[in-house]
Amino acid sequence: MSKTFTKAEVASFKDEKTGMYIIIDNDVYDIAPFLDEHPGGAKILKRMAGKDATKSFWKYHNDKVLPKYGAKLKVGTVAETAKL
Ligand code: HEM
Repeated sequence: MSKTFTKAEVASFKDEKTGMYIIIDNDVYDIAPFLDEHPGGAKILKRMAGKDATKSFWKYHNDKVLPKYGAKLKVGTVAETAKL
């Protein structure tokens, strides 16, 4: 089963050592191990750390990127609504 995160939890992971999380389409990815591999560079990725990167992701990538790299970087999904 996949782990669920609130947006606030995702926002707390923005460090290369503890995990650097971004959201794309409600899925959560740890980009820390991918920083050096990213063809678009580490800098632009780091800028999105802890954030919802859906808009910028789809601006720069086609639909082949996530099937290829997504599975090994995915750590979970965003909870639909925050638990009250
Ligand atoms: C899980 C997250 C991500 C993965 C797996 C990923 C993967 C990739 C891959 C495979 C490419 C090369 C694409 C190609 O040659 O067609 C690329 C390029 C690029 N990516 Fe990402 N990326 C991610 C997140 C992001 C984010 C969040 C941003 C922006 C904030 C970004 C910005 C870019 C840019 C600017 C390029 C270069 C485009 C170009 O030179 O034409 N990426 N990325």
